Amino acid sequence: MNNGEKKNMTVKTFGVIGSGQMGNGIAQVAAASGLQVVMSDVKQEFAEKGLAAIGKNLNRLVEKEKISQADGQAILSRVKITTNLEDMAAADYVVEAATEREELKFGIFRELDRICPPHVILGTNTSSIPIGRIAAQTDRPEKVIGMHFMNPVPVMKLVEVIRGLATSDETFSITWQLCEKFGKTPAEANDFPGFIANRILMPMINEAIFCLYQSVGKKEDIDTVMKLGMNHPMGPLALADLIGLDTCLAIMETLYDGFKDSKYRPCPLLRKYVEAGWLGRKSGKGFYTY
Ligand SMILES: CC(=O)CC(=O)SCCNC(=O)CCNC(=O)[C@H](O)C(C)(C)COP(=O)(O)OP(=O)(O)OC[C@H]1O[C@@H](n2cnc3c(N)ncnc32)[C@H](O)[C@@H]1OP(=O)(O)O
Ligand SMILES: NC(=O)C1=CN([C@@H]2O[C@H](COP(=O)(O)OP(=O)(O)OC[C@H]3O[C@@H](n4cnc5c(N)ncnc54)[C@H](OP(=O)(O)O)[C@@H]3O)[C@@H](O)[C@H]2O)C=CC1
Repeated sequence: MNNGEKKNMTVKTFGVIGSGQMGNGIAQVAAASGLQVVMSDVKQEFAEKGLAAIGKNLNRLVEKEKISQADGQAILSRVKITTNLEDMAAADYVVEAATEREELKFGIFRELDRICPPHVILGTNTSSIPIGRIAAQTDRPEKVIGMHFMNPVPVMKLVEVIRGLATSDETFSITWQLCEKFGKTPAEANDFPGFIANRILMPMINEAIFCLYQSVGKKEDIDTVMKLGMNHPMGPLALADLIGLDTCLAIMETLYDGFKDSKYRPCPLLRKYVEAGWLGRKSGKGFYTY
């Protein structure tokens, strides 16, 4: 084992790229596990919004007496925000959770590969983009891995861990251990578009949107059927609004492009909503109004 690999054994500072709903959730669980966190976004106001969301979540846990006020403050104080990607030089492990756009992620990984010391693992929270394609942007494909958290991150137990073709066993095992340190249960998936979670979930959501599009049912009825008929905690249309309709469309496009199978074609209504800026909860309007 060389020195670079030894350094990787102890992660003290955790980098998160993107402070949206996933980025700030990942930063929260990392800080709650005792790590120092550097969370970046493109604009100061977005990074501040992400930090405020963590503060609000922690306050809720304090009010419910799940954590003490002192613990809440300590967790929050471990999260530093930045708009300068160069600050990722201080991180021992980085997870990218920026918008689900391939070219954007490629650019971020090329930059991270330049900025971060060679022993640092570069994870991605991508919902669907093959890990090998992202890893190929770097000179360290053996240190690139999918670390796919579920939304809302502080609540959901699962992290899907995805090996690219070149991902090393060491990268995999450090990532697996980090998931456990964060209080999560990891599950392993191989590198195909959408992995396991979104290969199964997103066609179901897309089909629910087709049901609305073809007037098989009203939105409330479609959601009620799946909630009360299948015991899902949320109906598929409400869940799409939680995930973000732009993200749902991006995932369907990746499945469709990746498998060239018409069963993955995105519903035209989904595209129409995204084009109108109806992105779900984050924009105030999707299938429902917030
Ligand atoms: C797209 C991808 O790539 C992958 C994905 O993430 S797919 C999406 C996966 N996620 C899901 O499927 C979520 C399905 N929905 C659920 O599990 C639940 O509806 C839910 C957890 C979101 C909310 O649960 P609920 O019982 O309906 O509402 P509520 O009582 O308000 O919340 C339950 C708990 O979660 C907490 N919670 C809810 N939303 C939260 C959030 N955004 N952040 C932090 N905590 C949250 C609440 O505070 C509450 O905590 P306590 O139990 O300590 O009181
Ligand atoms: N939503 C979900 O349920 C899940 C999403 N994911 C994945 O997580 C990732 C993030 O999704 P989500 O948090 O929902 O998206 P959001 O839109 O909530 O947040 C993405 C954030 O990343 C920012 N961003 C864009 N470019 C950069 C950059 N170069 N550097 C730093 N930040 C940047 C965006 O800024 P701006 O607004 O200016 O673009 C935005 O603030 C995606 O890959 C998504 O597929 C994974 C699991 C579940």
